[in-house]
Amino acid sequence: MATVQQIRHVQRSDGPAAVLAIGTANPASCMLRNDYADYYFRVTNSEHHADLKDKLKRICKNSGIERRYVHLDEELLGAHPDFSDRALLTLDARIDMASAAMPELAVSAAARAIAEWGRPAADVTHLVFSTYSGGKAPSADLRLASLLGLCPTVSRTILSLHGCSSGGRALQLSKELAENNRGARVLVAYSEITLIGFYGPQEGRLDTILGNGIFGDCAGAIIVGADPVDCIERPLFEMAFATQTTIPETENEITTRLMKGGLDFHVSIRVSKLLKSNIERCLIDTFESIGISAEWNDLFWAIHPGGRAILDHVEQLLGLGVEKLAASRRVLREYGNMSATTVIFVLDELRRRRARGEEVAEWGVMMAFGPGITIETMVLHAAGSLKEN
Ligand SMILES: CCCCCCCCCCCCCCCCCC(=O)SCCNC(=O)CCNC(=O)[C@H](O)C(C)(C)COP(=O)(O)OP(=O)(O)OC[C@H]1O[C@@H](n2cnc3c(N)ncnc32)[C@H](O)[C@@H]1OP(=O)(O)O
Repeated sequence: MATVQQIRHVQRSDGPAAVLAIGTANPASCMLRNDYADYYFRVTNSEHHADLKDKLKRICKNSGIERRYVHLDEELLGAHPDFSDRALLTLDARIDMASAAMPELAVSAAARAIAEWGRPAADVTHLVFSTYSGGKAPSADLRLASLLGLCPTVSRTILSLHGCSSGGRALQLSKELAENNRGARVLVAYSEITLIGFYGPQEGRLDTILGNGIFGDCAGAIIVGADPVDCIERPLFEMAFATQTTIPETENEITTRLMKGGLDFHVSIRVSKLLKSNIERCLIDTFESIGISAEWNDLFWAIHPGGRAILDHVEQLLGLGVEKLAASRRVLREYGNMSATTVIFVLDELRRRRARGEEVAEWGVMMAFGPGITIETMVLHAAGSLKEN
């Protein structure tokens, strides 16, 4: 009879979990920075809120965002004008619409990741699905599994309402799954659709203005596994170590809550400064835990670009060279804040830069922030085969 220790030993992988492939997707409707305030106040019949329109214009101007993509375009909103009024009972309709749209978008991203991975979809053993846009079961993860042709035995987990920090949470979970289940291949899929929290402007609800200035829709997918199969699987980033930290007494600074009229969210004006005061301690603790002494400018950085001010503060605090956050800034500029999925786009951007021959450090850090305030940190090692992609 085998012992529990022996059984456990056999289940564990030999090597660390690694990102084996990345795919991304966005809806077709593109919103340009200079047009958005006019568009938003027109389609929500809110031209009388001139002060709020001016504030949205200021946020758009300073956001560092050029364009964003959305599912809820003018035509769809025309069929659901009640979405503009947060007092109306629209949660059911929003969940129905998001539940149909999320897997459709996620399947595009996942199909790209699976094609790059080079193995059949049926080889996926675990699915981790992350979103803030859901609210029912069975959920978008089951529909995604069916659209991709995953096996009925695939082990599914949903991460809901973690907001932007789920970019790190879902990846840490995939690392644990891959390293503790020999041969496991985890598909981590994200789908973020803002229609769940889209409202017209209202006095006293500045979060709505901020949200309309920075958020956008997308899907992302990553395949994670340990002990890559020779000649088929090519690791992009090895996942060396991951931590989660909560900043004490900040539970009211970033919040999300499902209400009868949709997702209510709040992002306090203090968020970027709170992150600035806590990020370096978090990084030092993380690197000390694994006995690495790191010079911040010797690393590559995949920081969640939650807002331009957050990137500015991190860059200034850590004394980073301007090129260090270039991938985060490009993703922010081209797509906006896409919640948890944004750091997946940043990893994709980093590997593209490296594949083009641009210098990317060997070791790096991914950081994501969300309700809590939660800071997710993962130390990554860029695997050697990047230039071949
Ligand atoms: C296309 C479709 C879109 C549809 C949208 C629908 C939305 C649904 C989305 C649901 C998503 C829910 C997910 C929640 C999870 C969040 C996790 C995170 O990323 S957490 C997110 C992490 N991200 C952040 O925390 C954003 C960090 N902040 C920034 O990056 C910048 O402050 C900035 C870009 C917003 C403005 O640039 P900056 O250089 O500062 O420029 P200025 O100094 O000139 O200020 C201009 C105006 O902005 C004001 N204002 C500022 N902040 C806030 C606020 N929080 N609150 C309110 N207002 C704010 C400020 O008071 C000023 O007003 P005024 O004096 O002119 O009247």
